[in-house]
Amino acid sequence: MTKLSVNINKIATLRNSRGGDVPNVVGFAKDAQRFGAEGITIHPRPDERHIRYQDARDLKPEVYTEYNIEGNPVKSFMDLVLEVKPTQVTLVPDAVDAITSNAGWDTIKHKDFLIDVIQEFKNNGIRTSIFVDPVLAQIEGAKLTGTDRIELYTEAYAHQYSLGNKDAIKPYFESARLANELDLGINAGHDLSLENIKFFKDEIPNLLEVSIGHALITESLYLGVENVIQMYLNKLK
Ligand SMILES: CC(=O)[C@@H](O)[C@H](O)COP(=O)(O)O
Ligand SMILES: NCC(=O)COP(=O)(O)O
Repeated sequence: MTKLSVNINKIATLRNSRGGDVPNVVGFAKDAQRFGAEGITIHPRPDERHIRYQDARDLKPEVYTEYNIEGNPVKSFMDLVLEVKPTQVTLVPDAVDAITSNAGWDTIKHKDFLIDVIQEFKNNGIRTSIFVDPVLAQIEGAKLTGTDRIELYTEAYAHQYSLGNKDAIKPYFESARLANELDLGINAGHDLSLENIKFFKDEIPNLLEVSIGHALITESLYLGVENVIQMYLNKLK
């Protein structure tokens, strides 16, 4: 059974674009859970361009499924996560100016740093996951950090799948097999969509959780727009 964690960054992007509180981020998270989401993911970035640190606090009492906070463990992020105490923290090595996450950790180079950070979160009862590329040496390195889980960075898979190259699943399958041998839990995310999720889920053994945001919100717009236009037309009759 693979859990679906809905990433609500894009809801905050939309809200921030008008400066008010529509759509309401907490309300959206509550509805997403009511509609079956098994987790809520946020990725507060240091510039707070979408999710704000205050959103992370406001969501805490309302997320009764799994609460996953992603980000680069700079001091302000660590303080926030230790205050909010979500179910899981996913560590992502993204630069402040990155448009979106664009690489996994070098778990070998940053081993000592990751060991310290992961230990601190685990001491506070927060499950840890680290964002990694599907590279066997990086999976072995992840194991040495003490993390509970890895999150496989799926951008390359998603891109290749859209071009018809299903072989792109191979490094993910090999990485998952090794992670299973090493007793590391497996999450995955980035650019997963209705188009590519089924094949990925079917090919990856023991996939515990996927976090999906960009495509899920885009698909929701397309799948909902006909209905909403009809509702407006009815009001205008
Ligand atoms: C960690 C990851 O893969 C990201 O997809 C991320 O959480 C999305 O962040 P943005 O919404 O800022 O692109
Ligand atoms: N960890 C990945 C995530 O939360 C969502 O990524 P995306 O679907 O917005 O690319």
